[in-house]
Amino acid sequence: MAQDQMHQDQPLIVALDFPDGASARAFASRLDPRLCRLKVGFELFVAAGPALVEDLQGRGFEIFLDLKFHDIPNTVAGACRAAAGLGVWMINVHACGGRAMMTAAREAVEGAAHRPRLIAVTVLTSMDAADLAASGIGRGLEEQALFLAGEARAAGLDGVVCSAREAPMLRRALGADFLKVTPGIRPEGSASDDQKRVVTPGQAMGDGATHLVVGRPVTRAADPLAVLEAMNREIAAARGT
Ligand SMILES: O=c1ccn([C@@H]2O[C@H](COP(=O)(O)O)[C@@H](O)[C@H]2O)c(=O)[nH]1
Repeated sequence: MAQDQMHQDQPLIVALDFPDGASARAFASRLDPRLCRLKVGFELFVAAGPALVEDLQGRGFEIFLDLKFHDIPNTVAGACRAAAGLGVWMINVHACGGRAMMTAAREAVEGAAHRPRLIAVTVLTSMDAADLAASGIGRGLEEQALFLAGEARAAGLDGVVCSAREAPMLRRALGADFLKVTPGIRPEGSASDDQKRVVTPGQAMGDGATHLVVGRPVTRAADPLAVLEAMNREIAAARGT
């Protein structure tokens, strides 16, 4: 099966939050690219770099490079251009970097041979309304997520990172095609860890999330593949497929 076809309809993204390339490679060898994409974040990218990304892609996995760029427009544009050069499936920036920064990011990837999806983080799923207020934001949590998602849309981005709790609101406001990539996914009975806005896989899909990011419930499982298969069944049931 062609790689594009294999991944087209796959909403699950497993967060590979490992301290080094060897642990990440060993874990990836227990997974199946037909069941998930992979997310490489700060910890792993700082430790293992582009070579690891290329290795995982060579094994058939599409990669979300989750480096959440947030800097002046010129610097973020350069970082996005370099990330696009790795041939990854998705990259992201922080929406609170502003519309000019997001526009520069979008322009930077537009000319890439392999244009990644470009999305923006709204309000981190580890935050609740009190955390947002304590960081000096005057808007309520949903209002802030909606505002930042609107800014991302206005800058021409493909979607946002948000909690699935905000997915119905964002679907109504910005449409079903605007990507809603949702971390904070927890199968029923799993520990929340440091996530404050958690949603089950079935609920997230039913509420309009387009992609589900899940880390520890899979990476710490005795049988990661069995957890992924169960999540895919729950997602299929929510979609009615
Ligand atoms: O708002 C956000 C943005 C990114 N993340 C990332 O997703 C995973 C979640 O991992 P879990 O182990 O399932 O909690 C992690 O890599 C975060 O950096 C997020 O959680 N929330």
